[in-house]
Amino acid sequence: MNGAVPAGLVTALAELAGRRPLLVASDYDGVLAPLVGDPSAAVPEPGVAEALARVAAHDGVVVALVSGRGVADLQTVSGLSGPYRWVGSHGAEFDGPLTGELADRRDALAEQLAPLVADVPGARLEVKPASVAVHVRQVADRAAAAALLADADRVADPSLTKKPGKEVLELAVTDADKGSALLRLRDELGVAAAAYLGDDRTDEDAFRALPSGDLTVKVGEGETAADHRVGDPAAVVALLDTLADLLD
Ligand SMILES: O=P(O)(O)OC[C@H]1O[C@H](O[C@H]2O[C@H](CO)[C@@H](O)[C@H](O)[C@H]2O)[C@H](O)[C@@H](O)[C@@H]1O
Repeated sequence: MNGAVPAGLVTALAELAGRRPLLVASDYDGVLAPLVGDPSAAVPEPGVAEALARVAAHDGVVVALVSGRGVADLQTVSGLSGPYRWVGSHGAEFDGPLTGELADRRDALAEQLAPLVADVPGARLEVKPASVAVHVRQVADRAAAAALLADADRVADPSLTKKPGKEVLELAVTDADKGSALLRLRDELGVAAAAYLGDDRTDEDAFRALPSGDLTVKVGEGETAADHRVGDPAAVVALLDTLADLLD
């Protein structure tokens, strides 16, 4: 067993490993990949691809990647491939790419936000399948970063869903959330138990939604509804390797 995994968590993983069918689901940014300034450069922590493959190789175990990113973007950026379920856009992309119906609203929103973002050096606009994200991680002037996020928040009309995250405010044209997505996946697969790993505010929806008896793990600092915590993506690799050992 790896020392990066707290003893209480190893005990919980051992209990989980005995249950089938089992869903092992994870967020991507900040969990399987360290956070970086450029969203298109967020590659997996070394060992992630191998550890996920080991877990997914077991009978009755399904691995799901549940991200705020669009599925196509997630697959490209991560380079991950395997027999995984892919749930993107915070759960709005569940069974495949979204239809074009939402694109007009999203594009109008992007047009509205673009001049605000262009005025702040280092800010970045990310247009996704069902949302537009205003990123401020690389804005050196922290007061300007906070003001931009407040301006973007003001632009949002009540039909949009606000998704604040790490150095980002995302405005979504659907009301999908990771909690509903996890419950749907859980139900569809008819699992006996599920595990979910996440690091950000949008992951709290999943931590709160999953029934007791499931395993929830917060990655990093901050308040959480999760039952367990590990420090960073390197510790997530250790966790997944520990689970794979227990499943063997
Ligand atoms: O649900 P996730 O898989 O965690 O995706 C959440 C958002 O992740 C990305 O933004 C975050 O990671 C970036 C790369 O490390 C970082 O620059 C940014 O500050 C973070 O907020 C992604 O760009 C978003 O689309 C996702 O919604």
